[in-house]
Amino acid sequence: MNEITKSGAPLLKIDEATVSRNGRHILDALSLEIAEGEHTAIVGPNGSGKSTLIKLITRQHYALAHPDNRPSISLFGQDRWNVFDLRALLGIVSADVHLAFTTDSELIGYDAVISGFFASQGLASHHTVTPDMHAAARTALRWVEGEHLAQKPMEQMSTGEARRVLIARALVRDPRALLMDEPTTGLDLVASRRFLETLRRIAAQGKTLILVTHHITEILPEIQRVILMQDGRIFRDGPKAEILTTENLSALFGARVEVRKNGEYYEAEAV
Ligand SMILES: Nc1ncnc2c1ncn2[C@@H]1O[C@H](COP(=O)(O)OP(=O)(O)OP(=O)(O)O)[C@@H](O)[C@H]1O
Repeated sequence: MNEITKSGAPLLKIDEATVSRNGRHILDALSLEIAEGEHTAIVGPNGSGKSTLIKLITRQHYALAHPDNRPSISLFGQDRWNVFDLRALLGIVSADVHLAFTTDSELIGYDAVISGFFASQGLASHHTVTPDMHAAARTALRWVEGEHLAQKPMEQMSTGEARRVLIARALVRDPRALLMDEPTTGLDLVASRRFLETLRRIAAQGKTLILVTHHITEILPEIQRVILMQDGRIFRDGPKAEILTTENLSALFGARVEVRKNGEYYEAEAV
């Protein structure tokens, strides 16, 4: 157990968090608790507040203060974090991260992965890279089957290649959990399936996966809990088989959505 985390505390606890933008509550007194080991998918239509929730977790957005000063959000039992310490426990791959790294013409895959140790985008002259860090970077690239991308500039990578490198970067400090935003967006059919298999191996390794998405097909067999978001609130929350139904998804999207099981995965189609 890391000394800066509280033993037995939930991975994530959100307590009536309200995030307001331009006078509008885009997260509305949202409460949510996720335990370590509880692989979870958070699903919602466009505009339901998923990105805002991710930004609340990553400290890019802050919730309105509670009158009694209790924290709106805590991670691993702590409500105050610096980004550097938090990244050692919670790896994050979001659309923002993807965009920032793939527009950096100077950065090669290997340095992008190593920079995970410094919570920076690439390496600077004051960064000292130890042999252990090199070993961890090679291991992380192997995990995502991305060894061949080590010398390739991020700017020249396909979406799927860059996604693999960024997951390696998120994994390089051996975090306890991985938070991912629509991980297969932009990947072709085969790349998506191979990528999901990589995530399954990461889950099997004991890291908690939290997937935020509107793609039902991304919900891995290991994910047993599904949370549906609507208008900045939790709409449904529970075991996957109970939540991923035609009735719930149709109510969530406001149109008929048929849900089917396909092997260990789920599919949904608007009809
Ligand atoms: N700065 C802002 N000012 C006002 N409203 C905002 C602002 N940022 C986001 N919103 C609104 O908050 C709501 C939630 O946005 P958010 O980006 O979190 O949704 P989302 O579920 O991630 O959507 P998507 O699937 O399209 O990415 C949307 O209705 C959006 O228009």
